[in-house]
Amino acid sequence: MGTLLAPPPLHPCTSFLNSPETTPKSCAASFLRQGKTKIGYLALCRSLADGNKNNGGVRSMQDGSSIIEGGKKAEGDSKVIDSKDKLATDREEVAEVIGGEGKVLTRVTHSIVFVTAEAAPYSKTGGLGDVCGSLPTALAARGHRVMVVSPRYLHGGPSDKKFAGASEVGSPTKIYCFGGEQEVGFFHEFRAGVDWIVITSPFPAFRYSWTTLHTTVLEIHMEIYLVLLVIIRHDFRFTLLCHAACEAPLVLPLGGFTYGEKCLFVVNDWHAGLVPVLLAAKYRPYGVYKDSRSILVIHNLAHQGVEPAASYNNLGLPLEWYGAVEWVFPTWARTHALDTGKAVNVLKGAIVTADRILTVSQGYAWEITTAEGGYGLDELLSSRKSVLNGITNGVDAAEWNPSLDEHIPSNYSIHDLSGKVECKIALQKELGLPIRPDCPLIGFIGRLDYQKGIDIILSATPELMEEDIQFVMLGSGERQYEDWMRVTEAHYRDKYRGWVGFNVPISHRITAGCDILLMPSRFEPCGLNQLYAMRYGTVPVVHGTGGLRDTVENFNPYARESLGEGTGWTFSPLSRENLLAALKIAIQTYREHKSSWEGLMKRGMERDCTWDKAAIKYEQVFEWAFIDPPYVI
Ligand SMILES: Nc1ncnc2c1ncn2[C@@H]1O[C@H](COP(=O)(O)OP(=O)(O)O[C@H]2O[C@H](CO)[C@@H](O)[C@H](O)[C@H]2O)[C@@H](O)[C@H]1O
Repeated sequence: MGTLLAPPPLHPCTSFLNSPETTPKSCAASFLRQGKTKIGYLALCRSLADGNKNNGGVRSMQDGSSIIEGGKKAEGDSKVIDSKDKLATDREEVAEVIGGEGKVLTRVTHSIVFVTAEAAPYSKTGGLGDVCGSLPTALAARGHRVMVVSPRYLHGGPSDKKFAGASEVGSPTKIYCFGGEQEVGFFHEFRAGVDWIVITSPFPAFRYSWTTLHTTVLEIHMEIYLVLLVIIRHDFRFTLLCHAACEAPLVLPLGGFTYGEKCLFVVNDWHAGLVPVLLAAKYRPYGVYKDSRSILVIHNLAHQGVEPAASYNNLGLPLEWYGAVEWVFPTWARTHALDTGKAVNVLKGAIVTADRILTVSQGYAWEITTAEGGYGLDELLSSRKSVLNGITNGVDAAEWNPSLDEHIPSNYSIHDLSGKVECKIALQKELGLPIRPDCPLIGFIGRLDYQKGIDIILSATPELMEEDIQFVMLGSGERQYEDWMRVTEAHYRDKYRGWVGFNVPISHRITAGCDILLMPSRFEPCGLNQLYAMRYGTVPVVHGTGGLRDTVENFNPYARESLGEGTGWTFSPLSRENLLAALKIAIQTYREHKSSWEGLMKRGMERDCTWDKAAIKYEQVFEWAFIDPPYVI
């Protein structure tokens, strides 16, 4: 499936991504022609002289644009400028640095600010954390200056140590929302070329996870519990996150320089959706951020940040901007006769005001413009088709690599698969299943909710258990499904294991040890587990929807003169019968057609799905974002 509409022409200064004629060098030259101020050059030179200690080689200019010395290529090149004595002090000298003897590759890049509710390894409850932990690093490695802003969650347990490397930066900033002045603090860690910013607030509702606060407060006093129950709403935490993220590029001296006003905000899901609205309503009317752009990345349209209309006053937006986030539920969705259905919808506001919109696969970019996949926002999204694209997520090759993975008992690769069977045996041992290397082992990893099609697994399991297979599920979520997993395990002691909880090492061991990964998602914007599975030679069986359809190629044993083609099985429409039929074919192929199976495994392992590849596509969208004027009323 192609992108939704023909892309706009390339920006001349970045067309080197596609055109051999325009080189990075000429981009740097064009920067010089634009007559940037001397102070900008001095900043550049000073930064270069710092020996590339910070920001992966990207040096911020006073006007917000950046010049880099070719990302990794420049690293360690001591000939760039090796001491402060050699600070360039005029344009010519800088031009030499930029163009000199082809030693240093430089080009104009962006100052990028990711805004997200979670970013691994600091915080992760699902795929959003993975993406916002990996994509920024990939972009920084390509030479962009990248900051990631997310909340600092504290749980009062060992996981709080993840924030230990972050130290306070700048001074606490006052933000006006929720009927008063709120104070936020910024903590900073420079890691993997990225400025990781976590924000804090004195409010317990901000600092603690729901479960921690719930337990803590219950222990304190029931009355306080009720009061805090009101203020713990997610919209408080994420409203503050968005306001703070808008201030961060202006006030935080990271590596000695602020990011400045010419930023590219990459806002992820509804939690960060207030950012483009704030840019349009609070900043641009006063001449601030008029050169910035925002890109909304939709990881999951099912969650939109809908609150009662009265909560508009909490958002810290001017009164006249109500229309941007105004949302009216259809009549059928109203709760009683007097319910007017009026609400505010943060994601809707972001869709209206973002300069561009991205989803995490091309298939999903189309699905969200349909009544079936649009969750009420399909018409609005259709009206923005000209700025809507899909880019498939990548895989963090450092974390998900069977030949290096520290969580698995035996490493393996496409050239030597022997370790995979050892992983299977170890997993069977760990789970207390009969050790049977030849028995097909099926796995599932994910949130236990409607999206993931757990109800279909549940209805198919009795028939599946009639097969000679083993089945392991790892997940947490809806209580009814967690209970079902426990009961099913008790019932099928020799065949089924249900691991209730969120456990990253186990997820690696299941991915490596299983033969088949099942993903019957009702909808799936991209899906990461099928990508991880393919990298580990575990063959996915998936519902053909969204990113699953885009990434799993259906097995065809007759293609290529019977050598076979494809990396797994996709079935559609989603039903118990189709799921069972696809799984049974997979099981039969595993048992009876060993060479076909090996082909399936190897084709999956060979797929190029690195973040680096996705990052190049993101860069293309960044350029398009800067071609059009920003959203202003
Ligand atoms: N119990 C458990 N223990 C350990 N690890 C667990 C786990 N349950 C889930 N995970 C991990 O969490 C991540 C889940 O990623 P997904 O992309 O499958 O789903 P999610 O629906 O959260 O993300 C949304 O955003 C992502 C990112 O864009 C999209 O791919 C996706 O389609 C969209 O729904 C994977 O890394 C997985 O291994």
